[in-house]
Amino acid sequence: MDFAATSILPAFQAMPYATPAAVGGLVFSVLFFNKFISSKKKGNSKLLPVPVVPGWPIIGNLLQLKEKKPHKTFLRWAETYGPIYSIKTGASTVIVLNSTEVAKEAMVTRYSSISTRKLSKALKILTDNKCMVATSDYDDFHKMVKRYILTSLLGAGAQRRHRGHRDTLVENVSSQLLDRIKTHPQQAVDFREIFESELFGLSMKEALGKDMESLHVDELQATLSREEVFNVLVLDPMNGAIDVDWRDFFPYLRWIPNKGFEMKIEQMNFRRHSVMNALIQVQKKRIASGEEINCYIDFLLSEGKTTLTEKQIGMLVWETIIEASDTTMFLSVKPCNDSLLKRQDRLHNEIQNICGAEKIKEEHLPQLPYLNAVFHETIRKYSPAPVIPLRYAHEDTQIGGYYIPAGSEIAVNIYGCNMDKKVWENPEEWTPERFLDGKYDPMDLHKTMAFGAGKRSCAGALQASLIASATIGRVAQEFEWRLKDGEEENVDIVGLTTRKLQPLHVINTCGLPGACLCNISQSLAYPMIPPSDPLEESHPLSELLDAIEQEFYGPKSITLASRIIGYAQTVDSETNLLHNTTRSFGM
Ligand code: HEM
Repeated sequence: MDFAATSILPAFQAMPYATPAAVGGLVFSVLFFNKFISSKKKGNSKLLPVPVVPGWPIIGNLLQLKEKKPHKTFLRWAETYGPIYSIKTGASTVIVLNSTEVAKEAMVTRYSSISTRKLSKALKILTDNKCMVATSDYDDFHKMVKRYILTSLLGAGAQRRHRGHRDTLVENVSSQLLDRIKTHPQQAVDFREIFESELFGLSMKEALGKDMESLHVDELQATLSREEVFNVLVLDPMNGAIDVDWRDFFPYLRWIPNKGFEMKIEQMNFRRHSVMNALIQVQKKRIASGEEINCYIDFLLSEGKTTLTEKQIGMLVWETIIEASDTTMFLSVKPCNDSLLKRQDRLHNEIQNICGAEKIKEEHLPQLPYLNAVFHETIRKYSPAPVIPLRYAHEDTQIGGYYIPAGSEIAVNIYGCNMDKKVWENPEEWTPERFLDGKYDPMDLHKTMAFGAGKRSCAGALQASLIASATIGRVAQEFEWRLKDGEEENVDIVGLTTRKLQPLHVINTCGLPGACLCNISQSLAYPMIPPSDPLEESHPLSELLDAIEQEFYGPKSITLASRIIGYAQTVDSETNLLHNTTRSFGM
């Protein structure tokens, strides 16, 4: 996620379970609350009120939002009530925005009236009461920490300095996929698993200068493995963010205890703080020993020493870990997209034309319009943050010509904007070609609403786009993806971000120097995958040998290559497996 960027979803999924004793109080409180609200509305603007989606007394529309995909429900309602309407989630009125036009009006033109965030109880605890760039209100703190994060980490200059980490990530993803094919040729590859671990590694290096194997945490009196640290810093808080205290919907019932929930979130918070403290102490020792690294913690400890407390520094560092580790994970839905499976040849060919035998690099990206279109079409259709975390109108305002009273919560349905039929032709279809019609500036990161808009638009958009595009490119260059027979495209929301449900099968079709030999042996070892390209009859094997010798390996490798190809020839007569080798050389 952006921690902030996806946390609204679960709030709509939770239904309150009130005790009978609470119900009497609830009815009384609701009557009182409604009276209070209606008296506040009197005498206000002459603008029309927004259309209302009918719901139930007291709970409002909560029941209708119980299903897993509120962003889809919102879009359905937009067909009846228009791009802007209001719903009730218990005691709160939420204005839902479903088109780019009204969303941009709220996020840009009317921003000064709705620049505060409305956080659930769990998020208040987990964000140390908004102590993050993404969850803070628009104030001096926000401006300062946004400047810090851009200068040190996410701005264009900082991204240039962190280039090495991204290159390592792409390289590692590729070699791990190759390893998997080698060691488990018959098994589907779970791309997410590999990518998740690499993203976590990248986030640790950017945030703290180093990745780690394990960590001793004094406050927990335990040594945690890397995986346990990942759980405490990323997975647990994400699950915590979707844990809903039903009192969020009925603030006037806050007097009813919900101890189980509070303890669970507090414990999660304690563990997170303990791990962050331990990580920071390790880095402080490193700095004291004279070893400085270009990373966020070093920057904050120096630049923020008079402006930030140690706890705030810990929160800000943690923010980048969770944001970098999660949102870009949307990429793991990409290869399962059935349409991409059908289009991977086009992508592969574009990359081959530009990169030839070279491995794709970030420098190639501006010359690869189709890859760029694939990236934007993927975040359009599978927006990692389908609904932006709630904003709050702190004064009366208007959107789309409707009156928005102070106190309304504002939900921007990014999914709704990106699926708006007035803007996108056949929005349900995954069609990267839509971005190639000359209407779009290739360098524009905001072709869709996926990164938000205005002052609070995503600070990590550049990093996300570089990592995702380079990884998609590399994976398309080296591998061919397909779903196991009988499996269908199935992308669903699990937890906070869009996630693919079935792992994919991968075949290596690498056109890259370093992988060619192992590619050939993998082809041999991967009998369940049928050949991808028919071997042209005229294609002489000696050309393969020449290619290996001249381009990649030098004369010494010939012996090995000849042996492999000789073996391949033998096997070929029975199984046709040699066909897979042709694309290894981009022929
Ligand atoms: C494809 C990946 C990503 C998507 C789709 C995405 C989307 C978003 C969205 C929708 C917002 C909220 C905008 C708003 O509230 O109006 C946001 C904010 C933010 N994102 Fe991302 N994000 C992605 C990746 C990242 C990464 C990798 C980082 C950092 C490492 C990051 C850091 C941030 C920050 C710091 C903010 C808050 C900006 C502010 O409030 O001024 N994002 N993102």
